[in-house]
Amino acid sequence: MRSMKMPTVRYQNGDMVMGRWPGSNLYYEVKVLDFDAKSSLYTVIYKDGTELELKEQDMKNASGFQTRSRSRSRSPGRRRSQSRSPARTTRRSSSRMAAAVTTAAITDGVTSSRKDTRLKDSLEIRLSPLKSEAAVEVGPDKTQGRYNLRRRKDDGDAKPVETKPKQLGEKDAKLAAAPAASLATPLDFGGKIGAYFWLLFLPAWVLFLVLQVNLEDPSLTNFPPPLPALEAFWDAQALGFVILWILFQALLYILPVGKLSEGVPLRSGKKLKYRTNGFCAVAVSSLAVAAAVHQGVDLTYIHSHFLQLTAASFLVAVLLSVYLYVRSQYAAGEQLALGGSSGNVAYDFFKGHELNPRIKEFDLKFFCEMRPGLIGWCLINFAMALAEMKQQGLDAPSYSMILVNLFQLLYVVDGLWNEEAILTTMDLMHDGFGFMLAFGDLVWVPFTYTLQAYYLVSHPNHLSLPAVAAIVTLKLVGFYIFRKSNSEKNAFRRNPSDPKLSHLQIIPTATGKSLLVSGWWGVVRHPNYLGDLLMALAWSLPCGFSHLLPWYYMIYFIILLVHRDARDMSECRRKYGSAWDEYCRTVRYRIIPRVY
Ligand SMILES: NC(=O)C1=CN([C@@H]2O[C@H](COP(=O)(O)OP(=O)(O)OC[C@H]3O[C@@H](n4cnc5c(N)ncnc54)[C@H](OP(=O)(O)O)[C@@H]3O)[C@@H](O)[C@H]2O)C=CC1
Ligand SMILES: CC(C)CCC[C@@H](C)[C@H]1CC=C2C3=C(CC[C@@]21C)[C@@]1(C)CC[C@H](O)C(C)(C)[C@@H]1CC3
Repeated sequence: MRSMKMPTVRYQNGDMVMGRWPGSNLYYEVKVLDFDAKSSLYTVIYKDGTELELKEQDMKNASGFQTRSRSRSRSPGRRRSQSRSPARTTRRSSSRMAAAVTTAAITDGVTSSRKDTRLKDSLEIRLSPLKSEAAVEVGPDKTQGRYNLRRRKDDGDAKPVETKPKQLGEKDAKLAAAPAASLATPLDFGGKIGAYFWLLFLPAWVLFLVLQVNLEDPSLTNFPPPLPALEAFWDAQALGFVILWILFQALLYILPVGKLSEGVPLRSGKKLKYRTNGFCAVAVSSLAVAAAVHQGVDLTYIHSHFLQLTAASFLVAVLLSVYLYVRSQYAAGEQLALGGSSGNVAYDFFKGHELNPRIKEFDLKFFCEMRPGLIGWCLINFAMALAEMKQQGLDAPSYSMILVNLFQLLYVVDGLWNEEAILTTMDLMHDGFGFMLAFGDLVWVPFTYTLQAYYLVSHPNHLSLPAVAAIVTLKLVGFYIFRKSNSEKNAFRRNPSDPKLSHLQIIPTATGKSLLVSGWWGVVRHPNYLGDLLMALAWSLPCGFSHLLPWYYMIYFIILLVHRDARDMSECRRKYGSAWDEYCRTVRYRIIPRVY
């Protein structure tokens, strides 16, 4: 029953009231569009056009706010840039700010370092996503540490409100009681129809790759590869091995060794704890594999039963996805992912409905993303090196195989060594756990990321030493960019006042979180993707140019990262509003400087 105007409803359609900006203590003027009696949520529209559903407790009468005018900074620099940038800044005294923003002063596109900022007598704050002419204060308390935001001159009259900046870090996380559905993000991956497509296409694509790489001549001219009989997919022993491997990894995961790391605050404000003992898991797994080989276990079984192992893992991924979907139906609103709450079964099943499904302390998403598939990737690569030696009659693996093995091992071990950093990635923070990630983690990663090693088993590619040196250099450059940029963002998100990062410039946002705008994140908007792509190039080069197949990862990865970047852009635009626009104006390129 929508749009009911009942006397008990506090605000009426068309009322102008103050609405809390999600994830912050800031209130802006909003217009009430609708009220849903069933969910008790108001649909409101902010001045920047953002439409959200808010609870009554996140709305206040405009009369409860005290409005104050502020003098404007009139430096020539500002005036100049004001004509360029729609955002404005406000000026305030450093004493008032001392307890507040420990961070940046930004003068319309020109950001100054946080160190400098603290020394200045006056300070300027980047405007929030929304705009108001007059700054207003809320509540009776006008103590130190509050700050005002002022409207963008040319944009309407929403009134952002003072808040206690010290509280921003914690309180912004408490997205009040807004249920997931009230903030559901737009559908991606082609929406509901797209979900059906991906559910069919992704397994079919893996099947194609696995069959194609097995061909003597895996050229595209030999497409499609012959489809084996149905029985060829099933092997109970292969399923047994897959289950054993997952259980073994689960055992290593629950061992009470290694650090207990905290995730980023959830919408409820709660922080989950994760056992980040991934490096220990890969070390113990290596010892176990070495012991097995020493005992005469023939790992080339993995090469000869690749199809059956893939099918078994697929079965596990499907069963896991069904379990995840069913349990998500019983999860509380605050446990749901914003992106997987469309109400459409296929879409939510694919995208993932529950954000952090856990069985007691066992976090299923974290475990699947970081353990069986990722460590399994290295195991399969190693098995391919043994299979190459066997098939080609070699005493040692070829240079190409060694490079592919070492490069990808470095990538995985680095990911596990820095396991805590995964907690600030999109998958862990925003994406629900459903088919996409379950399949991605358990099938896609181990059985398609190993394609280069698989290819090399029967398609040797000789590399000269200078070629080896050039490829190693490329890998190291990519790795350096990848690691440094990921660590920089992770360290900043964990502790924005980390003295080691004090030289970095930032753009504060209305949510209380800031955006790095110098250092790696000032070069391009996704420096980590740039490093990752350079590494991907270094993984394909050892396979030569005879076939497209070993270049598959590179092509897929470009598509994946371009899409991920677009997804992240719209998510950040939604979260940070005009602060994000300002970031994009300052850092113009997405992944490759001056190119893209
Ligand atoms: N090998 C593979 O198959 C894949 C590898 N990867 C790699 O995983 C890593 C993680 O990637 P992914 O999770 O996609 O994305 P990111 O690690 O880049 O995380 C994006 C988030 O970082 C925050 N952020 C963005 N810009 C800034 C900024 N200027 N300052 C501070 N924070 C910022 C935002 O979150 P918020 O503001 O909410 O903190 C944003 O949502 C990457 O290195 C990527 O290359 C990713 C996918 C697949
Ligand atoms: C099936 C779909 C088309 C795509 C699924 C995508 C997933 C395979 C990837 C999404 C993000 C990932 C990350 C890693 C592996 C691939 C998936 C799961 C990662 C764990 C690899 C190791 C890195 O060091 C990392 C930074 C920890 C990666 C994080 C993202």
